[in-house]
Amino acid sequence: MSFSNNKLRGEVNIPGDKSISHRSIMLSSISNGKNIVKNFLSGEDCLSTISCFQKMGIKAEMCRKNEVIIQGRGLRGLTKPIQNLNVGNSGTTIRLMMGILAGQNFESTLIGDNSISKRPMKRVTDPLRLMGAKISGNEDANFTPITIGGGNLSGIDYKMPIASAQVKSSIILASLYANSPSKIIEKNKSRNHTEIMLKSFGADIDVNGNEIYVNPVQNLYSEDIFVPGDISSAAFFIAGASMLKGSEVLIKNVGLNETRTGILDVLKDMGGDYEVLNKKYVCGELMGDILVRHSNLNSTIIDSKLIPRLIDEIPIIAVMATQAEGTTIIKDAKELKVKESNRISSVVSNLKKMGADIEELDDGMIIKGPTKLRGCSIESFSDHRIAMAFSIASLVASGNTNIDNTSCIEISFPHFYDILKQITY
Ligand SMILES: O=C(O)C1=C[C@@H](OP(=O)(O)O)[C@@H](O)[C@H](O)C1
Ligand SMILES: C=C(OP(=O)(O)O)C(=O)O
Repeated sequence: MSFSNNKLRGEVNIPGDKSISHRSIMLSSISNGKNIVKNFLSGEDCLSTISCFQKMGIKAEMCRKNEVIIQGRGLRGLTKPIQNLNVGNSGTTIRLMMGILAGQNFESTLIGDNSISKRPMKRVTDPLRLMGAKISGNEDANFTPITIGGGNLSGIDYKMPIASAQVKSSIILASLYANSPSKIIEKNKSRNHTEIMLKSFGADIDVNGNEIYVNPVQNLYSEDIFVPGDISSAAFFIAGASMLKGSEVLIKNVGLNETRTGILDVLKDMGGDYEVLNKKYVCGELMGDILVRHSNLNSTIIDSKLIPRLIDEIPIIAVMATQAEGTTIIKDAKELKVKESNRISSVVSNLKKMGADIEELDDGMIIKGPTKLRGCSIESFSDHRIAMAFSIASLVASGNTNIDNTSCIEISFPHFYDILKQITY
């Protein structure tokens, strides 16, 4: 079913993975030696990570397009920043960096933008305090500004109360600095880029199902990194091509780590038409090309086990569900409320305005389809994923759609509109 005349056709290269780009800067900075990162995502969030590490004495320069050279200073070689560390809009930067700062011998203060100041940090500050870090901040260190003084950490045996790769990664990074081994148990498996990259940097880390074992180390080696394309960015074209009649898009060199491919599993369940081609491993991460064609979609049910594997794709999956036959249920996704915006209400309010049959739940949404979407004024809530999801929805809708503040797209996907224009017919 497709109610619009637009279609997506052609071949696209999407920018590097945001999660892996952040980690490449962080691990390179605390390694011993020079690292070259290729296909780095030059989006605002990852540039915030570079800027924070530069303030702690790290030399990181963008030499060619999307290529960064970083001179690591060792696990304990960062220097006390003169200014506050500003993470901008980036939850990944603040939460992972806290793990590293917990191991340094100096005190530093973390700040961010308006959205970051509303996002909960206790999920990270609680376990880091249990390890011995000295942390203060608004509402018992739940909100920025957060001041963290590190050193003298002990290992931790920690069962995670929420499924979050940011929390897991922060504890793993702090565990490198502890005086005893750590064990972290995940509720549901979340993205494992930290574990994969740390292993290639020579860390003593082992994974057994949902359990992660980290032994402290003295040094990390330097290691050049190639960053695969971001499946969370590819998701917009995957969904667009699936919904728009006559579409066929080849998305090249996309990261296919199975902790991130929930959207492909969902699309398969919805009757989507896609193939994965040219699979290969690069720097321990699986990547390949995704060829997607239009198909008549049916509804699906998404719950707890799948959620961490597609958390950032839920806004665009919800748009796709409006074009699918039947009732789609998305549940166990309360985490969406504490992203750059409350993504449950951002999606539901905007899709309602477009004419979708959608009901808001405390932990997700119920969408009945297919419905004809109509163009209208959309609020992005300065949230990049919402701005992009509704840019794709506007291609499916009749009439004109205006989206406010689309500049937030720079957070994760520079040149999104240029690429979209190239393949829209
Ligand atoms: O570790 C990461 O790189 C990320 C983990 C996820 O957050 P949570 O850990 O809060 O689920 C995700 O939403 C975010 O975009 C990136
Ligand atoms: C939630 C996101 O990022 P972060 O938590 O790093 O701000 C995202 O990119 O959708």
